[in-house]
Amino acid sequence: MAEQALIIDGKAAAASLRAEIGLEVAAIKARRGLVPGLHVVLVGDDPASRVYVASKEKLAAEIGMSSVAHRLPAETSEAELLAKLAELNADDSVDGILVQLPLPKHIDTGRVIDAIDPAKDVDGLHPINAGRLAGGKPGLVPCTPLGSMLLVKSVLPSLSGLEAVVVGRSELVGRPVAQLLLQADCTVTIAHSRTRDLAATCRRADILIAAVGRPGLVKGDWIKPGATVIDVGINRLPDGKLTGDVDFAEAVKVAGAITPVPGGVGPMTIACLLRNTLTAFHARRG
Ligand SMILES: NC(=O)C1=CN([C@@H]2O[C@H](COP(=O)(O)OP(=O)(O)OC[C@H]3O[C@@H](n4cnc5c(N)ncnc54)[C@H](OP(=O)(O)O)[C@@H]3O)[C@@H](O)[C@H]2O)C=CC1
Ligand SMILES: Nc1nc(=O)c2c([nH]1)NC[C@@H]1CN(c3ccc(C(=O)N[C@@H](CCC(=O)O)C(=O)O)cc3)C=[N+]21
Repeated sequence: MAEQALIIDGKAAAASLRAEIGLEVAAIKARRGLVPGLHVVLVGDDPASRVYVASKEKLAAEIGMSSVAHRLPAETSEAELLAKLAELNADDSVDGILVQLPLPKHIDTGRVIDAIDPAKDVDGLHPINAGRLAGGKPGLVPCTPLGSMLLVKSVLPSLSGLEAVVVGRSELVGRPVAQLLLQADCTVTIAHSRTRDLAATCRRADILIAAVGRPGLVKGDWIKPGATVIDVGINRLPDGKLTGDVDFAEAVKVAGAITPVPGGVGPMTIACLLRNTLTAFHARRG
């Protein structure tokens, strides 16, 4: 039988992370009678977003965290959304605020993110938090990058000096995960749609992070034998199945370790959102 990569179990890692957070939530409740609160704002009814919001609510409830979804109609104006955020910013019982992206086209996403109190910005997207991350200072870090790093560290004892390649440069995933890899002393390359020889660039990677949104873009022969491959992509195929940005069947024969889709980074993202809510609770309420 041919050798096969270790398949990183993100579902199990996320479950144990949530269990840990649950113990902390229970302790806060017992000692102080307080319940950390996560508020998710969803504008319109994108079916995929609806699924994530429902999943976040269920998992928050499981660990005893309060979770409130604010479902606003698709025609909500930017001013109305900003007013909702001002209300959540002012409410002391609100520890974390997440505005589900993408927003309807008539709303300026940047203006909305800027309006979230950086101390409650559990998505880590506010320029204050992005700036802190870029400066290597403590702040709220985006959930998917945080979850990706936990999975990398679960298989690699030390990241220092390793070549890391991130494909994708979004504010939500590519840029922040590159910052975290740099903080861990990797030599970091960020590739994107204008990268000249993507295959050769990827082949340099000891750690390859794919965050593109193109099913099966990364081929088996783009992967350095033994590399750790983190597939962030979540793409829905015409048959309804989910698939990543990496050609898993090929990659699993070359990589040293690889995350599956589903069951990889996705569940870690939600667990890290709960973790960030607790981090925000402690920073603001002690
Ligand atoms: N697992 C999880 O929890 C999460 C998963 N996702 C998934 O991750 C993926 C990426 O999300 P996100 O970062 O928000 O996506 P964006 O669309 O914001 O960014 C995609 C990036 O990929 C680059 N890109 C596009 N096509 C190519 C190509 N052919 N070759 C090289 N680079 C390319 C783009 O380059 P350029 O900048 O030049 O346009 C861009 O930087 C999606 O599948 C999304 O669903 C997202 C969030 C959470
Ligand atoms: N402000 C904002 N922050 C986000 O973090 C954000 C967002 N908007 N918009 C959409 C993307 C996407 N995203 C996912 C999170 C978890 C799973 C997840 O848990 N996926 C499961 C499968 C779920 C299923 O089967 O449908 C898995 O990969 O195993 C997927 C996708 C967060 N995002």
